[in-house]
Amino acid sequence: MTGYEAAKAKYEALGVDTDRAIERLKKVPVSLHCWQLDDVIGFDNDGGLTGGIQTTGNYPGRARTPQQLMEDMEEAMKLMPGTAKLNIHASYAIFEPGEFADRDALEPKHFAKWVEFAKKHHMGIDFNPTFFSHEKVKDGLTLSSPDEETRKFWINHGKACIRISEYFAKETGVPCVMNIWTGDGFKDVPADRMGPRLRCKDSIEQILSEPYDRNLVKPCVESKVFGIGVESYTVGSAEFTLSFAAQHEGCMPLMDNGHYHPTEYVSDKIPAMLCFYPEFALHITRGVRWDSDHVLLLDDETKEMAKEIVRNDALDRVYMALDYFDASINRVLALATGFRSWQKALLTALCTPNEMLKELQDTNQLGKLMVMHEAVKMLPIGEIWEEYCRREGVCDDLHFYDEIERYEREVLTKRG
Ligand SMILES: C[C@H](O)[C@H](O)[C@@H](O)C(=O)CO
Ligand SMILES: [Mn+2]
Repeated sequence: MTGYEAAKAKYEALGVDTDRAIERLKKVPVSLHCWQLDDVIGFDNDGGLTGGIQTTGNYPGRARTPQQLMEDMEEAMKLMPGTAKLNIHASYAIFEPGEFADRDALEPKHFAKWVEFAKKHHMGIDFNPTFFSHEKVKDGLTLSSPDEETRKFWINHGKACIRISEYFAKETGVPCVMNIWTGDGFKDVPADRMGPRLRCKDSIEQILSEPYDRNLVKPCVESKVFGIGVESYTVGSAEFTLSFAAQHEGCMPLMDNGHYHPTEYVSDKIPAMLCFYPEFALHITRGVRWDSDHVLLLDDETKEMAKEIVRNDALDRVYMALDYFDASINRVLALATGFRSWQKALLTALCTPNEMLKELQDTNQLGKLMVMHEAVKMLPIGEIWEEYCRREGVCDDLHFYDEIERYEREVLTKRG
């Protein structure tokens, strides 16, 4: 009997079919963020990353060209089991030599090479207007700016991104989730909290008034409680984005688990949202004390989030995207490690005897529930993970770093 067969039998005794779990997981799309590979810099500006987020570290080998970024993503994907969807920002537009279009004038053709890449790897594409790292962010504000010219510029950027999102969906045959996040806010106590929110509401409404096919483009709004330099107030707070999505059919909320007070848990918000929203989106990250965007690991909250999606049968209702960026370690390793961690969390959730545990809760057998929760933690999930990796043709955890080292030696260290 192989290790997998022995492990499978243990799960079977609890009513869990591990083969079925593996088959299900293979088909769950998870959005893979290109911005881990170049420290969220992009190709359309040379001013560096600004606007409420920051990367730290200077590990050698950062992707500096579209070719390098795609090469690194291909390398990361070789190390990842499961189905990845490409997630790009507008700042990753690819221009021909001598060509340039500002953010309000971006066109589908500036993303044709991304479509080519996605088709080559049978991936859908998700998209994000980039409301940061740009000279037209005025006094830290974009969609909520009191300066009408500034606000118009960013509204037009949003509209351009709707058109590009629809192009992605048509080309790939997969709906495109288009996420609106701005770092708009104030460092210190504002004199007017409502005015910026009313302007932002109007701006997003104008963006969404751009004609598009709702089956192809899935807009969403991402909240955040604070950012670097906007510690006192953010326009796009949780209440603002949730209310906006509730009132605008077809617009989803997006919860990033780094964007709440450290004592709030997105795992607890997921089932609450499922009671009201047919669909919503997640950014999955790891905050260390704050929105630090460390590489996702298989920690308790990561597992708990996956569990809430799986046990509520919501894998088709929650759009899952990764969002972290660490510049202090090998970036290919960072991208692939986070993806693998989320796969492990989903696999663990799919191999949990959820029905049996729920029954214990519903029949008030709470002591037994506690004991069974602890027993489930000791099940041999590592064997199931290894089998999943084997079936997907990717290396197990113990051989993962060997390939990272080879790529670093042969490719990353040779970059100028
Ligand atoms: C680059 C992303 O869009 C960005 O991380 C945003 O989603 C966010 O989470 C900002 O903190
Ligand atoms: Mn995010």
